[in-house]
Amino acid sequence: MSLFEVKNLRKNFGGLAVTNDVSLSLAPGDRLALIGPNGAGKTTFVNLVTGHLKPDGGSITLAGEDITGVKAMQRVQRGLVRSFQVTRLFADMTPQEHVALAILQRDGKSTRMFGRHDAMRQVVEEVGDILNLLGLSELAHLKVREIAYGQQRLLEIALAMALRPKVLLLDEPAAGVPQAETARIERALDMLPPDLAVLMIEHDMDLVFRFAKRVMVLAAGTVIFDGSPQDVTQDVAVREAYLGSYANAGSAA
Ligand SMILES: Nc1ncnc2c1ncn2[C@@H]1O[C@H](COP(=O)(O)OP(=O)(O)OP(=O)(O)O)[C@@H](O)[C@H]1O
Repeated sequence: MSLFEVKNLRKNFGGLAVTNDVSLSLAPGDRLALIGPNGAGKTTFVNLVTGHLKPDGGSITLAGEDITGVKAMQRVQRGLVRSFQVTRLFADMTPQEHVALAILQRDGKSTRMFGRHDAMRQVVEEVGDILNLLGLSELAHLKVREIAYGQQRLLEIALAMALRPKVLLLDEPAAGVPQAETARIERALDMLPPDLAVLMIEHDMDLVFRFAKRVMVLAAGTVIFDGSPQDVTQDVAVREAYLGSYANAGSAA
């Protein structure tokens, strides 16, 4: 069953088709990596999916409903959730406080919460479960500024999980994370619920190979490969797309 379906999505900037008839579908439990050389259109695609950019054509369906014209916040409420950005975390707040706020916001309870002991206990329990899922329990009471960058990135995913996603978009979860810390991210990603559909954009190919069951490659706005991680490195068009981008980067340098 298709949970999430993108059909012939298009976005032009000026005369340039940055998203050129891109289609993909995700079923519950899918682990799909979207990769591509710099400037391929990955960020634009994510922004179209989340509702932060308006497409020029095509459609997006979530759980059978057309959400192409639905606002970004309502997409989140329906279960299409993107991991937060570290730049949006509060340096003086703890992981526990962040996750609690996300839960309260999800439930629309932020002003009615206090004084309701039961509800508060449920939130505290859920915060504990989510921090545990992402391997952050021991850091629950530290300030964000006191925890390592890789753990801040895990907190982004924890906040997304607090919103109860059906489809989780992970935007370069290992970007900027020192090599020594990426294993922690890999472990945490392994623990995500099996029925969650995950679309990951990532440059770190080790992480892609470890995590993804399927890989799609974008080049110049077009899907040039959709298949298994084993086959992607052998694909001639994929090799050419990456070599071309390295050659361009070399000549620009
Ligand atoms: N708002 C915009 N206006 C005009 N052109 C844009 C805009 N946003 C992106 N582009 C162009 O669209 C193309 C795709 O950009 P995008 O950022 O989506 O690629 P990307 O695959 O995410 O790249 P990277 O891996 O470097 O982040 C690039 O040529 C970029 O210059």
